[in-house]
Amino acid sequence: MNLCLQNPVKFDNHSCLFSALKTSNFELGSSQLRFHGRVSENRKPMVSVRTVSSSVVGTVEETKRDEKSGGESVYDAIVIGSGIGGLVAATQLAVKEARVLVLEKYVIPGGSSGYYERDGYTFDVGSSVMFGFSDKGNLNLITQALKAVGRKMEVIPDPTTVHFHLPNNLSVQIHREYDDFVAELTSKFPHEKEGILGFYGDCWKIFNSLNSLELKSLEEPLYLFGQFFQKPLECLTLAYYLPQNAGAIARKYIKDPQLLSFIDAECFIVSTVNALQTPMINAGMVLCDRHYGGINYPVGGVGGIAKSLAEGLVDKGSEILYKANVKNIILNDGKAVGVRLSDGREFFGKTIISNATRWDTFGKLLKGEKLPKEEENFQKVYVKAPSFLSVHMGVKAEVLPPDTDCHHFVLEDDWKNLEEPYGSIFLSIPTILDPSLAPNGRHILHIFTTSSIEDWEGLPPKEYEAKKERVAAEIIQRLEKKLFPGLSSSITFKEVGTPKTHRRYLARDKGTYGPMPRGTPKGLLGMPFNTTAIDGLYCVGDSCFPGQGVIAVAFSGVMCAHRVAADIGLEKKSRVLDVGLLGLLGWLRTLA
Ligand SMILES: NC(=O)c1ccc[n+]([C@@H]2O[C@H](COP(=O)([O-])OP(=O)(O)OC[C@H]3O[C@@H](n4cnc5c(N)ncnc54)[C@H](O)[C@@H]3O)[C@@H](O)[C@H]2O)c1
Ligand SMILES: CC(C)=CCC/C(C)=C/C=C/C(C)=C/C=C/C(C)=C/C=C/C=C(C)/C=C/C=C(C)/C=C/C=C(\C)CCC=C(C)C
Repeated sequence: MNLCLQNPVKFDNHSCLFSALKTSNFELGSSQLRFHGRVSENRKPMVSVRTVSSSVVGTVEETKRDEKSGGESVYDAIVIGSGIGGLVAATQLAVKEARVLVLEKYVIPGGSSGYYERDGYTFDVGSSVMFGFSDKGNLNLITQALKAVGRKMEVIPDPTTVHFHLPNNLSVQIHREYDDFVAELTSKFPHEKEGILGFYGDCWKIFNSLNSLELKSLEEPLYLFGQFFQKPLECLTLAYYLPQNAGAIARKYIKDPQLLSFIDAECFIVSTVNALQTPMINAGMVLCDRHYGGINYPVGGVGGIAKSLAEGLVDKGSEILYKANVKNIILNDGKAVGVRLSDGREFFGKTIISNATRWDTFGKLLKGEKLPKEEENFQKVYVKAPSFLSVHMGVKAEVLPPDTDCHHFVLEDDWKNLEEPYGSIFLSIPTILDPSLAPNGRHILHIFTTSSIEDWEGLPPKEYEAKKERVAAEIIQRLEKKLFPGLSSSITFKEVGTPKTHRRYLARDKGTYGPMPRGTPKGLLGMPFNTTAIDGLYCVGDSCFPGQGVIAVAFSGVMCAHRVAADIGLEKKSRVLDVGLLGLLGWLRTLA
């Protein structure tokens, strides 16, 4: 979603690419520009299939890295897509001195965590709620990912994670200080004080255990067993909660149906499903990190994170190529050895990491190949969550009352509408924290609500445009009624994106927000990690453990890089233990 969002025709022409590259916040490093030119000229495979397939796995002792092979460049890893998951995997490998090539279909990095600029506004494409961005503990994975490549972003602490506006006029602000939050929630549900402390107390047990570990690949036995040895209690705590969901645990402590519905809303904003379907580990992570490290917004917008990672990647000697649309993953004897772009160019590497969703990876990039049993199982347990209708607006500043919070979640009348399409409304106003994102006297409103692509397909262009306007106007009126009188007449800029927009610009099947469980999952037990049934092919991003969320995909990137590094000889590994652990994890997933 960039300058070309509204005018797809422009996407492929140079004026669009040029304007995107020229945007004041986005300057490609000179090495990137050099690289772009070189690859355009060099349309030959970077390394032969033969060279690659002969040196894929081994231990540190056994395998020497192929620095150069007969004068040809050798990639240790090719990453398809530069979402945060792909970029974290790529940069973590690059700092281990792997040679990485990232191929991004779009003109800038970031995917759902990208940005676009219009009329003096800088809009975040996706969420503006940033977990893992503090300077404390082990779980600040965004801060750590940037630091690994020598980058640090200035952040602005958000005093209120979210302001909930719920049925029966229940209004709850999630204060940064845990005690303030508990005091606020207890003031609304005094009879449930014990229950509140019990449920959130369990969340803290999980968070504190996670925070005590060094986070690396749970698919790498030397690391995993090492952690069990060093932190047995913490690991057993996590193993205990791994197959459990937040809703079931909440019900152990809480009886009030309205408070349980509030816990559903708490979970819904991070998982797009209710608490009974939300893994307890994920709930523990986000419901505590917001108080521990706090929610922090990067100065200049969320897009700066991906930009910084991409620059850091290039600094470390690896490469990123834009407008590089991967059409196929190339297999040789059943092993992933390279990729083919839509313009016919081919690149080869020791390992291929896909940051496309698992549905896109196996349904499109490996079209024609038999779907592996593991992926069949994944698709049995998880379905694509709906996409979003999003409205990016510029408004006159005076329409917002003083002390308006940055993030809001609105569900007006009936708890039953929580998971319905268009039922609830997410609203971010990042200019509350960083006014530099909008012209003087203006604010940004980023409004989004769940919507399925089926609702938008098959419409003639005029009807499609009219429907966009109509549905957006209804959502804006709801916000006008609930929060900001006069909102409609204060709009100075408006752009509406539908699930089709998400599909087109984020390359996500049906524009999906990510995976969601088909029924009641066994917590995180059924969620696949990074290895796949195809030798040499790894997945990263939100259709891998632990799922949706920028910090979640950052963790997936860290795990993926560790597993790949072990497989290409940059980290220790044990073949025997690998077989045992990967077999065990595969079996555990079948229980979900
Ligand atoms: N709030 C929102 O609107 C919203 C929407 C969707 C996802 N999200 C969140 O964003 C995060 C997703 O992060 P992620 O790392 O999994 O991925 P991502 O979807 O953000 O990024 C994937 C990147 O891969 C690129 N890509 C996909 N297929 C490609 C191909 N064939 N060739 C080249 N490039 C290709 C895309 O252009 C994109 O840049 C999650 O946190 C998710 O929950 C937010
Ligand atoms: C492996 C086995 C069998 C046993 C080992 C036991 C063991 C050691 C387990 C270890 C597990 C670990 C390390 C798990 C780690 C889990 C982590 C790091 C989970 C992180 C989850 C993060 C999530 C779910 C973040 C979600 C954030 C989201 C989706 C935020 C979204 C925000 C919005 C959509 C915006 C809301 C917006 C408004 C405006 C309200």
